[in-house]
Amino acid sequence: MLELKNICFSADGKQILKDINLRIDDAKFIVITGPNGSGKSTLARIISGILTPDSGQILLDGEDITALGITERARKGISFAFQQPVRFKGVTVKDLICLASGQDLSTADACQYLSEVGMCAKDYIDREVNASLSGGELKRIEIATVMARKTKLTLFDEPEAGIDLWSFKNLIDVFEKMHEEIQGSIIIISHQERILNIADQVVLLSAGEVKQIGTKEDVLPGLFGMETGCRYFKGGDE
Ligand SMILES: Nc1ncnc2c1ncn2[C@@H]1O[C@H](COP(=O)(O)OP(=O)(O)OP(=O)(O)O)[C@@H](O)[C@H]1O
Repeated sequence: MLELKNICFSADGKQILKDINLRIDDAKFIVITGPNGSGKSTLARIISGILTPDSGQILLDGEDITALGITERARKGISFAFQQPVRFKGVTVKDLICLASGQDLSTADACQYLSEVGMCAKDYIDREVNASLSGGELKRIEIATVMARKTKLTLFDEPEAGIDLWSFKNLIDVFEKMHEEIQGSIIIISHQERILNIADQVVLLSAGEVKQIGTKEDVLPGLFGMETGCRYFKGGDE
């Protein structure tokens, strides 16, 4: 179980997260949503250890991990799917998947992860992870490596960005399968209703605060009725 207690975070004199309290039980599928700029990515970076909160506590199964960095948190079972995989010269797609799984996988086993994200595995498995891969391909490889890690908590920040509609349908299947198989928690930052549809719980952030936690049915009406805070959007001439 992951617990966030009274998390506050500021940057450049601006308070971005205000007193966030959140409990994520094991084996839950959580989607964090909210308007642009509400603090979702910042919160994901705080959970993964890329950013350290100014105050508050993060507990993983009761252990205080607030001061731990991204590598130590990864060792404790928190995976963060970056927008794209980390690239090293000469490292192939298969190397990345083996590294993530912590095993010397057979080509067939490594290919399985690529197939699950809708890639024709034999065309990609021996390719170097470099700029010759398209943005969508890199993104899917990153998702495949995160799946291979099988950690107890996996975080995805807008996994749908740069993924075409056909692959998006696959992605939803991948998340559902991952949820079933790993029995870990999955936290997804997303604006996509189809991802919200498969969540056990939706967390609505607004202006750096948790506005609501509930089912999609509870939370969505509030999201669409939300003030943007921008007068131009309200059709004003002010
Ligand atoms: N290092 C920083 N310095 C100043 N402001 C920042 C910094 N990082 C984030 N912000 C601001 O904090 C707010 C929250 O940013 P964040 O990226 O967490 O939002 P988000 O909810 O993920 O947005 P989006 O839906 O657009 O991806 C934004 O107004 C952003 O401009």
